[in-house]
Amino acid sequence: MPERPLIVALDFPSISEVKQFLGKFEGEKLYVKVGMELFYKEGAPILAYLKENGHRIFLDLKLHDIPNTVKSAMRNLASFDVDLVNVHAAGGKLMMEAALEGLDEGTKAGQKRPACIAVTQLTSTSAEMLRQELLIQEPIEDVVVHYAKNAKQSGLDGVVCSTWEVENILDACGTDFLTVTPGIRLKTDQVDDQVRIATPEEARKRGSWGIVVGRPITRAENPLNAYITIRNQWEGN
Ligand SMILES: O=C(O)c1cc(=O)[nH]c(=O)n1[C@@H]1O[C@H](COP(=O)(O)O)[C@@H](O)[C@H]1O
Repeated sequence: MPERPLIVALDFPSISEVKQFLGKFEGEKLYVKVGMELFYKEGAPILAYLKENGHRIFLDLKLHDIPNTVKSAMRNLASFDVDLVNVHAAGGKLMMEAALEGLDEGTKAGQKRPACIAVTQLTSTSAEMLRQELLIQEPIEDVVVHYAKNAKQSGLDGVVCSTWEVENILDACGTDFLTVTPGIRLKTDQVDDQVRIATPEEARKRGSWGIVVGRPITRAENPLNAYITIRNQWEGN
């Protein structure tokens, strides 16, 4: 795993838009995220294509189901030889343990098991929504840290959270626990549907292990320039 990756969310409808987008990066090897939109359209061949081109892959399918189903699904995902996969921590500890069992079973001899992280609370969730829609009355910061502890106790490698929860998670779960933070925006960017946002600089200062950035790069007039600007802020250059 590279130290502190900038993960680019390939939230595109199909492989043709992906090829067009990656064509602007002059052969640079990226850490990319394949989510539901692209995977449900293209399936496993998109992963093979990205691997062949030297990119690292976060396969973001956010599994959330009964333990047995998640275990079997993870067994299959492990065979894709991606770097990182995820589940929803809300599925509970037994489900997270089952996810790891499935990954272990599906990882071929000589291959590395994909790291597995749990989404704590989506970065599109506000404190108010948590209370009023989801009927969770604890402060969102506490819920996120509690879910992170559950993930750690289940043996997972880390969590997805917002930048603002990273310090407390590292205190509770140890500094080698991975914290991947989406909801990254430059001060000049549109917020879109994100709520718990932060700049790349804030993410670096707070100690995020990795950041996930989609639209600020994919929808930029010049995606390569946007990528470089964000990477420089993230790396503190
Ligand atoms: O698991 C994720 O990657 C994820 C978790 C989360 O809490 N929030 C979140 O935005 N994401 C993903 O991160 C990406 C953020 O994209 P942008 O908002 O366009 O930067 C999307 O692909 C989301 O699916």
